[in-house]
Amino acid sequence: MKSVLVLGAGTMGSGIAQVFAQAGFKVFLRDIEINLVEKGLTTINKNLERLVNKGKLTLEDKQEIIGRIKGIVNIEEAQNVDLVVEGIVENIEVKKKVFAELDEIFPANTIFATNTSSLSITDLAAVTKRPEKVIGMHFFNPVPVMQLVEVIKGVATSEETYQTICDLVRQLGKTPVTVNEAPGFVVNRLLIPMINEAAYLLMEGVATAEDIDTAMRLGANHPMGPLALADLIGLDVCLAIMETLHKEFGDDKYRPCPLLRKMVRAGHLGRKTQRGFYQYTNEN
Ligand SMILES: CC(=O)CC(=O)SCCNC(=O)CCNC(=O)[C@H](O)C(C)(C)COP(=O)(O)OP(=O)(O)OC[C@H]1O[C@@H](n2cnc3c(N)ncnc32)[C@H](O)[C@@H]1OP(=O)(O)O
Ligand SMILES: NC(=O)C1=CN([C@@H]2O[C@H](COP(=O)(O)OP(=O)(O)OC[C@H]3O[C@@H](n4cnc5c(N)ncnc54)[C@H](O)[C@@H]3O)[C@@H](O)[C@H]2O)C=CC1
Repeated sequence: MKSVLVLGAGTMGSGIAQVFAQAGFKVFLRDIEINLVEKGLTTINKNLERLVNKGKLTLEDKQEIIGRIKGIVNIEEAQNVDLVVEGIVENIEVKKKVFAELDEIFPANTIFATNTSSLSITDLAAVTKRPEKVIGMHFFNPVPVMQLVEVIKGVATSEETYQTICDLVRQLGKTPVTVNEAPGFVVNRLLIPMINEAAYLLMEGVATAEDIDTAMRLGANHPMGPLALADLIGLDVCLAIMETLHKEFGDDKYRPCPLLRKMVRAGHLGRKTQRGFYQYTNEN
């Protein structure tokens, strides 16, 4: 495998493109508008610059990595890719539409991986004529730092596709865990209800955002508190995952916190909009 198309140049897509390029792959990074593609490329550039400043990467290496990434808006420009990794908005209808389009554009041997954080791989596979080549490849945020990739098998995913993706994850320097498809997979089934519960604590006035986060950092040794983590993930993504868990299991223990919903409606999505449970500037 030599080249990959990453769909979506947001929080995850830009990180995914970066790690593939760092591992020597030719990468096409696609978003729906050129300014969004450029924003993703700027993030990658900043991340690599940090590594250069720390002496972990030479300037020449950085230039080579950047040179391997081509930002595009027109999907047809992504020629001869072995793999597509989809990292667009967490909405099943939008993702299905995109998978159906991809199926028309790319040859039958191209693998389609989705970075969905909770949705059904089988559902996405069903809109293609290659369900055996559709798989979950769930990276974690921030992608360049986090070691785990959940490799999620849909009902029809073939053993060959699964093995190819596990090998690829190792090639990226990351660790795969195998997950049989279920809503939220493993990490988000545990993590996002915790974040949702932290939002309830805040809504009920049990403690301030700072104290909730300090409690979990110092009391449970989490690297960051649940509300700061929600801001890093994106409150829209957290809400979408809770909604999937609630709908798929039909169990009210997964009911999304009204405060989370209210904040998403207000466009307070966390770091990406500079306002969530905390306020951010471009520097932090
Ligand atoms: C929603 C889903 O579907 C799934 C998910 O992703 S759930 C979210 C999973 N992620 C987490 O749980 C993250 C939890 N937080 C952490 O692990 C850490 O707080 C953190 C890695 C984000 C930051 O670590 P920290 O020690 O507090 O800060 P800091 O010292 O600045 O960063 C540690 C390293 O990460 C790097 N880093 C931090 N943020 C980064 C980013 N956004 N991009 C690239 N590198 C980053 C830093 O450069 C630093 O690198 P070095 O060790 O080489 O110096
Ligand atoms: N934010 C997180 O911590 C994590 C998110 N995920 C998942 O990754 C996916 C992306 O999430 P984020 O990067 O956070 O979202 P984001 O909102 O930061 O970025 C999504 C990008 O996709 C673009 N997009 C929408 N439709 C598109 C299309 N048809 N083609 C190409 N680009 C398109 C949008 O313009 C946007 O730039 C979601 O499925 C999410 O659940 C998975 C792991 C962690």
